[in-house]
Amino acid sequence: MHAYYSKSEFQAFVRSDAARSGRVGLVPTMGALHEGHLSLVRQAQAECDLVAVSIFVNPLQFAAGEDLDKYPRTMESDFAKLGAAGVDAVLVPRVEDIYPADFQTVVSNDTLSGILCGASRAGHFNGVLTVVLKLLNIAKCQRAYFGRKDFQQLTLVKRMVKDLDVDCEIVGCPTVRDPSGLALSSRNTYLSPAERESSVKLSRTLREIDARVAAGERDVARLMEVARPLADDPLIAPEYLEIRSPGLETRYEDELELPAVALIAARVGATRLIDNIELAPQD
Ligand SMILES: Nc1ncnc2c1ncn2[C@@H]1O[C@H](COP(=O)(O)OP(=O)(O)OP(=O)(O)O)[C@@H](O)[C@H]1O
Ligand SMILES: CC(C)(CO)[C@@H](O)C(=O)[O-]
Ligand code: BAL
Repeated sequence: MHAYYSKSEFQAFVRSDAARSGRVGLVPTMGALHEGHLSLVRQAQAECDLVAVSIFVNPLQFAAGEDLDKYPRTMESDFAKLGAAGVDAVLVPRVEDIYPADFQTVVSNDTLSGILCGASRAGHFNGVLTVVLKLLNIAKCQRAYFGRKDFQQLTLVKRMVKDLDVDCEIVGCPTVRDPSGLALSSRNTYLSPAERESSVKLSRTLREIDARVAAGERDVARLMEVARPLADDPLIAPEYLEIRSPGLETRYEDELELPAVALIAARVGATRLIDNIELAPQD
């Protein structure tokens, strides 16, 4: 595995004959790697000839007052995990390399970036889209891998690639969970033992919605009743629970149509967690 600490060295690598002779897959991350990230790597390895992982804590996607400074940075163990996984290249650029002093242009989506997580994270998704487009261009990859855990992010990235004719296939990978059902996330390391116990209620709520939909329930108000244990938990401050169409454009308020997706965000203690479940059409 080769580590590249500058954009230009990495670009020379991806333009080399070795890289150009096969399909390049990119897994963009912010580091603090866990099994969720490694599942993306494995899917990329199964489908591509060469797999690169980027580790970049993108300042542009952190709103004022968010955890940019304390975001977990675990470079040594990240490298060990990627080396053991057999990744070909790692890009770890410096902030000035990605955003030089004269940087001006950003990507924005005014339709989907203000809803759900975007409502409380001003500028977040435009920061994500901007860095993702840069990374796709830098890596010249044919495929890029994203987790379905960050469903809104995946939807926005797919939208950007379609709208801007970016020549890269975006692949959404299943959410990896711990045995309790909690979706793995780098920010889980912030949780105290009691908070971790409470955080299981997010995935439990989603599974209960899925079970009720599978049993034939279509009334959104009745489905929302399953969120009561969240509101009753003093460690949890719910932010949103919504059921939307798969492209996120339509929010179902009365009766839902399938397929759909239920999305949840809550603060557990000081830690903001998200999760979702895709509600499949019934046979
Ligand atoms: N549990 C998971 N299962 C599958 N993919 C995941 C999981 N967690 C993160 N990913 C994906 O890994 C990629 C990098 O995510 P990121 O580095 O932000 O990790 P994260 O665990 O989501 O961190 P955070 O706590 O900041 O949300 C994203 O495409 C994200 O969707
Ligand atoms: C896609 C991403 C790497 C862009 O910074 C980030 O939002 C993430 O880790 O999900
Ligand atoms: N996993 C999404 C990155 C973020 O929360 O900033």
